[in-house]
Amino acid sequence: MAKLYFYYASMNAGKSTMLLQADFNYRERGMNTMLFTAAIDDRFAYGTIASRIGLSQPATPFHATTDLEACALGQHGKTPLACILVDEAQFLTAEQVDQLARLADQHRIPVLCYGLRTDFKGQLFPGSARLLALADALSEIKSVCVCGAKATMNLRVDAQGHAIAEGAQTEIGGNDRYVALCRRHFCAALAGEPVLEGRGKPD
Ligand SMILES: Nc1ncnc2c1ncn2[C@@H]1O[C@H](COP(=O)(O)OP(=O)(O)O)[C@@H](O)[C@H]1O
Ligand SMILES: Cc1cn([C@H]2C[C@H](O)[C@@H](COP(=O)(O)O)O2)c(=O)[nH]c1=O
Ligand SMILES: [Zn+2]
Repeated sequence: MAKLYFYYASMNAGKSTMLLQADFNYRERGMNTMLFTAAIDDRFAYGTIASRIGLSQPATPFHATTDLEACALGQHGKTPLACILVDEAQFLTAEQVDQLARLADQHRIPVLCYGLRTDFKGQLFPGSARLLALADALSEIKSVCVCGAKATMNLRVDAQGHAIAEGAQTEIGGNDRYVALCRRHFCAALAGEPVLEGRGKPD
């Protein structure tokens, strides 16, 4: 029975790394996989899934209008897919998550999605919300706040490291633009407390 999986975490937690490790495990055993990533997130390169530790693989870029089901079935018809892996799953639309669920349910292809749960305001991304609703298995990838507690939130910061509370939900960026924090320090930073000054261990 194929399942739909959602591996979620804050930024810089190892999501892409874990996706690439899972992909390798299938390919090393001679099984075909299909990788998708958000076309908008071209920090490393367009159509590439890359981890901060240097691993990378080509991936099919998806836009909000991409029919993932048709795209995957086209490939599946040529070379049967053992698994579909999706990075930056927070950028999926709800309809695209439904497409991925049909690939698991009607075509028996396991689908592994990796992404953020919430944005810089602590609001769910639409794709993440639909995955939290539909996925058969939810797994949290752990990351660490500057205080040592588990980081679950994503603070957007300016060039001076000051918290940004307003703006568009989608803004591509890395460690220069976002800092993963625990809820307590996320809320403190948004309230103007100097949580990140020196980036040492805050109180
Ligand atoms: N120089 C390093 N040495 C060891 N591990 C590192 C190094 N740099 C980053 N990492 C690890 O890689 C993780 C980020 O991996 P990545 O797959 O890029 O995360 P995500 O996709 O969640 O943003 C960090 O949380 C850290 O554990
Ligand atoms: C919190 C937040 C993040 N993003 C963007 C920033 C990055 O491009 C990706 C996540 O990258 P990761 O290293 O794979 O975790 O999402 C955004 O657009 N809006 C946000 O609020
Ligand atoms: Zn903290």
